[in-house]
Amino acid sequence: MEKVRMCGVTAILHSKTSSNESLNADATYDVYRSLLKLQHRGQDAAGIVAYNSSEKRFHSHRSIGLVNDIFNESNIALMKGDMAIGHTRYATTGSDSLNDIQPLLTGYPLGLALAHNGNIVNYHDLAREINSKSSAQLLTNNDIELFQNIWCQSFSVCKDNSLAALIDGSRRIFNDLKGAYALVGILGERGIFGLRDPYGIRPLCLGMRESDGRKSWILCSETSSLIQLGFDYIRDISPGELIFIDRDGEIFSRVLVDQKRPSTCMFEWVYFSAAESSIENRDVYSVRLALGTLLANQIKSKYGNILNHFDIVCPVPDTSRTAAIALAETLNLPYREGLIKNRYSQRSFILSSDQQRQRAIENKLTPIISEIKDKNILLVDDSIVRGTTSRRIISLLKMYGAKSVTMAITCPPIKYGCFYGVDFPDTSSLIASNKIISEIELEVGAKAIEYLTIDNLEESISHKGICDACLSGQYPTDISASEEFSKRRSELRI
Ligand SMILES: O=P(O)(O)OC[C@H]1O[C@H](OP(=O)(O)OP(=O)(O)O)[C@H](O)[C@@H]1O
Ligand SMILES: NC(=O)CC[C@H](N)C(=O)O
Ligand code: SF4
Ligand SMILES: [Mg+2]
Repeated sequence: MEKVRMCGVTAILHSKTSSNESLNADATYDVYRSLLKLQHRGQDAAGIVAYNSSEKRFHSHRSIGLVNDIFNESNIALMKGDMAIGHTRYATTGSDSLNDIQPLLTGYPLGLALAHNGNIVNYHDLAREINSKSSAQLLTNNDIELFQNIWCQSFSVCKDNSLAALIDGSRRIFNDLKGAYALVGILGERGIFGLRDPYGIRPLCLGMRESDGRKSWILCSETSSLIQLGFDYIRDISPGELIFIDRDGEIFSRVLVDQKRPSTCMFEWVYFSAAESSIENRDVYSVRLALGTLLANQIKSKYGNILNHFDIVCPVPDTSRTAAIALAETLNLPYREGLIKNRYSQRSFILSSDQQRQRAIENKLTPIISEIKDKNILLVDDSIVRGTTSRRIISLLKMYGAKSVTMAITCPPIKYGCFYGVDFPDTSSLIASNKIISEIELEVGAKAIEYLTIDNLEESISHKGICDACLSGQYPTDISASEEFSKRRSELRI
């Protein structure tokens, strides 16, 4: 499939001690380590901005590529800070060029660094409005600059009270920006902060670590970073919440909008997030096991005696592996790895052109012929988006002697575009958008496809409110600007 696009964000603050030794603790190195754990969320580019309180200055390094290609011990050592934020990017607005990489940094009216995961559907309307004024000019094509623009206006008005400015800007953001955002920032000299959109579409959690009487705080897309860095999970940031942590480690937090129905992206559990993460207190691994079990129950009731139909259960590496284990256990079928993934290859869904995605899949998976030859395979994948992966894998399995391939998919058919930080705004690119299941089976070459039902998806995730707009067409936010967004996005992409 074309790779799904997403981003990862993180912010870390090492608070001052009574002797003001905060600079001995290096937030930059911690952010780098956190970004390594968020690499799967974005492979286009990465960046870190740090603030060094004793030097009273920002350091910034951003580039195209993977975290480990961009950062090393020596360039990290040159940008030591007691506060730092970082970003791994999958572009959904703007280009893949250097100019559009996050975090974004400005020095006036107050030092401000920002990074977000998400997407603003009415970006083009707002960008036109800003560019038509004589007082401002956008310098990037990235929606993060809209946040910067709004907060800079608030800071220039409430000069002496940065918290009041932060609150004022957040309220304007909630009002004017339509879409999804889990955002982190640094306010030079003052502290770090986080903001989550009113529906909580993209995840953001808070963690704390205490050593030698000094508290360190982290705001991050996924809890896997917290585990890796030895932070305790405190809580998720609420939808519509602004959280600010000052240099003494004191927290101010407030939900600034009326309660809406939470709409956390169901795809975080199904595909995006790392298996070791927990999103909104629901373990991704446990959810994926539940997805596999409930899908197996659907298959049981449809096929009766399973052994008459299937010889093995085989996952499409990597993400579907967890669900495939539970599915095989429930059906009492052998679990076999019929396809091996090249450990050096990236996630293919998040690449930006059909050709790139196609090639990536060709180079990524190799069959184990002895395991698939003459077998009736129940092939498990987490999702079919464009169908690129399924088409390619089924033909590969058949080429090497598989007798039949039936697909079991732990996500219901994806029929509608996403404008919330996953890069498939164009409905027509989705294989299920205008086809019934028998047509999809024919197109990908599967004997049959069993999709998980929406009810079973909801039961597996068991969360108070999920976004399932790409399945149901019911979007939590205003998407009246989506047509222009989708058109402009496809013009930009190869
Ligand atoms: O129908 P498509 O458009 O091909 O997209 C769906 C595929 O893309 C993703 O895999 P990916 O290779 O991105 O990552 P993974 O290794 O984590 O499974 C997903 O897990 C599916 O396998
Ligand atoms: N996938 C994302 O969250 C992307 C964030 C932002 N819209 C960008 O393009 O950089
Ligand atoms: S539309 Fe789909 S992929 Fe996008 S946020 Fe909602 S559930 Fe997630
Ligand atoms: Mg996959």
